[in-house]
Amino acid sequence: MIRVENVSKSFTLHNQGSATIEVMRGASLAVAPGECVALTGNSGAGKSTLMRMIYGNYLAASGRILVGAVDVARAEPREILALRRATLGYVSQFLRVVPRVPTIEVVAEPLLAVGTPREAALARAGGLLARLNIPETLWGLSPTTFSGGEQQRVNIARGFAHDYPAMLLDEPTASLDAGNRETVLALIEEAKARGAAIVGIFHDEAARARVADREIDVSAFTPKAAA
Ligand SMILES: Nc1ncnc2c1ncn2[C@@H]1O[C@H](COP(=O)(O)OP(=O)(O)OP(=O)(O)O)[C@@H](O)[C@H]1O
Repeated sequence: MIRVENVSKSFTLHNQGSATIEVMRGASLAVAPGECVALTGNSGAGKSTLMRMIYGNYLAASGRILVGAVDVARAEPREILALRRATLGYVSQFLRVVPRVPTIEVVAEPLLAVGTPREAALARAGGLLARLNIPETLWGLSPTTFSGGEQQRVNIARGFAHDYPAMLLDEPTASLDAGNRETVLALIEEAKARGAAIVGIFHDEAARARVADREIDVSAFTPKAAA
């Protein structure tokens, strides 16, 4: 479902005389439906960079990044947006809060975007918010004023609202209490069980051991000259 083939990446530092640093070379991995692959490697090895390339935020210098039938490394922006709407989900630790939109709508939005009837979308959103211990009294309010932890849980609810066939998880359990961490791990297991292909970064080792089927150390893709 997700296939990275021989991908390389360089950054041009425009504020430093346009110096170019190569941060990745020959990156390859494949994730099947129902499988979770954890990216590992020291800080700076390139875990986030690889994840951002799969999501299409960073452009790969060469190679192919297939998500389903779409090559993200070559796709038009509108194809990437369509891919993100229906196929490729991304759960980061941080919610990008849209002002004045109630929490329940923030969570239901990805479902409405793929044509789920409003009532079903709101029911699913409410179910996720309840599982993640966001009190119902808050559902009608914008999450702008929520605590950091509440915003993170709203973000996770939103990220798991639609059943994406492919998902990217960037530290989904970071800074959660034990109960909510357990819920997130269960959501990941449920996503795998319904056939989602998942790539994740988990600094939480116990979480990684529980949900990841395989680990890929991205430092294997660090060009030797830059290491
Ligand atoms: N936008 C950017 N511009 C320049 N260099 C970048 C950029 N993004 C990442 N890098 C460089 O690419 C390398 C890999 O960084 P990346 O953030 O992917 O590592 P990581 O493995 O996710 O680290 P961490 O575990 O600390 O989050 C680093 O040397 C970093 O400085």
